[in-house]
Amino acid sequence: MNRGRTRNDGGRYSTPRGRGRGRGRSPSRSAASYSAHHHGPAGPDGPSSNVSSGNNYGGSHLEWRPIVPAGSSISKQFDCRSTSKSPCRENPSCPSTKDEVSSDLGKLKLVESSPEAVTPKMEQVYCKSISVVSSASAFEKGFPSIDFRDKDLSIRRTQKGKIPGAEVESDSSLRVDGSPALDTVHLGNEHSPHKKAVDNGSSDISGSLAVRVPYDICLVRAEKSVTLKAPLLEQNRAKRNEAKRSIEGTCINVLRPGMILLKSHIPIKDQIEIVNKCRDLGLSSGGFYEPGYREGGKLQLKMMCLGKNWDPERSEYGDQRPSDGAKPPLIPSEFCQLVKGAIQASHSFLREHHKVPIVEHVLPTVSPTICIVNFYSESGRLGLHQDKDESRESLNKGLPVVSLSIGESAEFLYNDHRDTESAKKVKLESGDVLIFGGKSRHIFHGVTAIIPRTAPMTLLDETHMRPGRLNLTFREY
Ligand SMILES: O=C(O)CCC(=O)C(=O)O
Ligand SMILES: [Fe+2]
Repeated sequence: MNRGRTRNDGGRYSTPRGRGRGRGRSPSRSAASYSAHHHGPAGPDGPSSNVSSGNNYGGSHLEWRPIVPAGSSISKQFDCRSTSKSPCRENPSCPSTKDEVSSDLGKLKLVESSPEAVTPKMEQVYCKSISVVSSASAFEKGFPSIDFRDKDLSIRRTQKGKIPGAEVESDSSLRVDGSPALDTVHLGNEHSPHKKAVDNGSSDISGSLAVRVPYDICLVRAEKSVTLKAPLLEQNRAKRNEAKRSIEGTCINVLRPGMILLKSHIPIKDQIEIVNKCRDLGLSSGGFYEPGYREGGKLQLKMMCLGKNWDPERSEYGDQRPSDGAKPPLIPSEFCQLVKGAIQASHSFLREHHKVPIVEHVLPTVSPTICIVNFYSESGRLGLHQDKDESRESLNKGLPVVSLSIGESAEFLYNDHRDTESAKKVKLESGDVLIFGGKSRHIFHGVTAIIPRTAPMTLLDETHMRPGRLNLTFREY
């Protein structure tokens, strides 16, 4: 699957800042194409609160981006030193030891500073160990506890909380990691020496201050919390959608040679299992993250790779995620069974209804070694691209991409060319499987919109999935 980037298609598929690696590849799904329709760097979940803004400074940086309810209180405690032994001398506004800064976000506490890491020349402040805890009373379980000592990072995930009687969820995305492309936290204010250290590209600080917090695709109810039901109108709409789908039942459409859409192919109980499995994997090492650029642009979805890692920066596969070295989790065998079943169903359909004598010539069989899981929030998008970073052999054989959709519906575009105007459009609903292989393996495709409030009610009730869409694409390398 090369999702490399080259052309700026009227700006729609250009990188956020006109960036591109310019490796001379044809346009394909890439960081560039992911960024189509970006609404700025806030990412798929829209604007989020920042303790301090997270610019990129060529190296890693730290930014805390929890989304928390108004009214909760939080404090930051800093224990910082400079070589002059006069804390934060350069910047009086930097909180000194045990200085508490109230904000409405959470509690960030540096429990250990590292004098040996201080570079005398720069009089910077380094912190080797940090611990982050929540102080918001209504959110005692709402933030992760993070313990980071000398690259020995352990993250204890704690439950997210809900304010009883309110429909507000806590969330957080605090990350400790050396990756420049990640959201991180500045420990201090914009002018603090912490930031300056990063500005100066210190390698000591990069890799010692970033915190990665897993992204949870489901909303977790805290004990004793009260969950307000969706408005009746919404419930009815979701129920109608579900009923309609079950009346229509499964059906198979050949959209073009090698491109097959299996409507409502995945039973709801399997959809629930997929969400739960993806959620568990997504919270573990190698789980969901927000792919982005070194320069700071964000892609409009959360992504997790199974089997092999796909790197949007380089448009290539690898065994590790470059940003944090995480190894992609294995593809669960149940997922592979689903893919097999969908190919078999397509083959039977082609034999029976299209009288195709050798169905593998139209739609080759695939044994997936890669699964890319995308979670689109309601503002998520994916620009037109080709999947062509897989091996030459796989691409030449036309081994299909098998795509499962779960949650809210999506407007899916496909075309022979990279042109949205003339592209055909199809709605992908929860439980649908779309396969494109053989002569359709190289189609340009993308997601132009997520249609809000279209997820099946049962799925939402059983999983508490966030508003959005989960998409899994399986490929054989
Ligand atoms: O979300 C979708 O339906 C398409 C995803 C896709 O094209 C990809 O991951 O390469
Ligand atoms: Fe794709």
